[in-house]
Amino acid sequence: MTGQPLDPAALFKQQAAIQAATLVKDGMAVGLGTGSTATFVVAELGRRIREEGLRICAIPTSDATEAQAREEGIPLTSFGEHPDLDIAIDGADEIEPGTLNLVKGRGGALLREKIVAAAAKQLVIVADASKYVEHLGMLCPVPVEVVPFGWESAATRLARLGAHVAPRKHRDGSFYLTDEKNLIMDCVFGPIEDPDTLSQSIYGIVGVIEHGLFLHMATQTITAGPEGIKILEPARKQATQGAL
Ligand SMILES: O=C(CO)[C@H](O)[C@H](O)COP(=O)(O)O
Repeated sequence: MTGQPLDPAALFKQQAAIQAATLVKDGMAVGLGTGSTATFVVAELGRRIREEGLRICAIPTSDATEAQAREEGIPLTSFGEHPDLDIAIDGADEIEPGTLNLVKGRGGALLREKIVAAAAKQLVIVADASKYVEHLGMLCPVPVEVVPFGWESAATRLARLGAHVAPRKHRDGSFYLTDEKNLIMDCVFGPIEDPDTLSQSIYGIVGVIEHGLFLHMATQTITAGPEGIKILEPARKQATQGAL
């Protein structure tokens, strides 16, 4: 990507993205995330394809990422060809450092992102260091994707779980629609003490397609900030590695 000089937050995102892109090797099937940080990953993979002859194929998590991947000349594939992906690299809105549990979906791509994440052997999260939180829910609402039919009923049930619920809208007041043509309910729960139980409760609401709690999925986070690049893996994994 060329043009304007990057502001510090964007520079950190780019640093994390470039570091994560080094994990992508010849022959890999790669999940491409969505959002401003994932954009840098897609750009770096495009550069490596052009300049280093990297050979990969990829599945994008949104129409926007698909358009960028095509511009960058990244060959695209399908789950028919690759039901399992070697790696997915994506951004996040919140990261709990101890567990690497995440909130994702501020960009509205959470459904495809979770499908891609679930299919990937490694889910690497890239972000600037501002995304760390003590508890999920502290910085951002948890987005919940619901089918348009009966959304008010699903919204009421989400509120009964303790959330302040707002259907996501455009500035002109029209409903935001995901790439899958569903609605997003932005749910402010405040700090979430037990995300696993909350996840199950949300899945129990008829009409809910997916939510933005990505639990026990990330295998690594790569963040960049004023103190440099930080790489984390889930605590249990680190302990196992240390014991070997
Ligand atoms: O989940 C996402 C989109 O649905 C993004 O990955 C998340 O919102 C982070 O975005 P950014 O890198 O722009 O901060």
